[in-house]
Amino acid sequence: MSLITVKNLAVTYGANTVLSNVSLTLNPGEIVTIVGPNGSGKTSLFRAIIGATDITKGEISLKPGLKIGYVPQRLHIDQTLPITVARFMRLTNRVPLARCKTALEAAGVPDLLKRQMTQLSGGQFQRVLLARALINQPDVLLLDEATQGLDQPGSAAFYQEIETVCRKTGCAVLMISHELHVVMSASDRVICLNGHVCCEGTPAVVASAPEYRALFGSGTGGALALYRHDHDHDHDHCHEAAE
Ligand SMILES: Nc1ncnc2c1ncn2[C@@H]1O[C@H](COP(=O)(O)OP(=O)(O)OP(=O)(O)O)[C@@H](O)[C@H]1O
Repeated sequence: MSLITVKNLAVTYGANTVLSNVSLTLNPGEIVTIVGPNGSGKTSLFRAIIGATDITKGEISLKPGLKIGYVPQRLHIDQTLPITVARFMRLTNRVPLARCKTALEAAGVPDLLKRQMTQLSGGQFQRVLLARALINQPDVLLLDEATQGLDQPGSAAFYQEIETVCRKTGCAVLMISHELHVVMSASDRVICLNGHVCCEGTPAVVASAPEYRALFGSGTGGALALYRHDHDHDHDHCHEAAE
């Protein structure tokens, strides 16, 4: 049974339809990446999945008892607020310290428990957010651009960590990323979202699709092309390729 099934989902804010006819599934153990330009509805899709946004049409079914760990884009902590990693990790979830430690180890930062949150590097901070999401041994990790602010080697290391953790624990991952060139090798499937699912398939299929080359041709030019990706239809060739 799929962990998450989204069928013909529509999300509308006032008169603004940001998602329409979106269908996708996430199966146990899968790592699926969602790419799409700014404002294409990626975060709205996540919010709909966790029940934080009303849906206008369609349905979202979660496997009964599904545990979701959520890693946000970025979390701001006031520089003047003293809070240790241990305290931060247990703010909303009073788990024993030993479980925090295990989660930090799994996230690749075993020695941070007593450190101040405000003194962490960007990469360490994001790993603490990952550890916090792992505490309850989730069946699914939702990562919303979890490597924002990290440089490319930092993001690559972060995604490798995710892949290692998930391959080991069997936890599935649904992640939003602008860095397809980085997450490519770790993803089982890639879904390109632009208000609707305009293209999807295995990384190899997507990589050989003209859309992918247009988006991520090479280097920064390719990455920047993502933001100009404002096409709407005419993706039949990609769908065919994905089948
Ligand atoms: N609560 C809200 N009320 C009204 N409009 C919203 C709300 N949240 C998002 N939107 C609008 O919905 C559209 C999709 O936003 P969303 O954050 O889902 O896109 P995104 O693909 O995650 O973008 P980004 O890559 O910039 O993070 C945008 O036009 C945004 O302005």
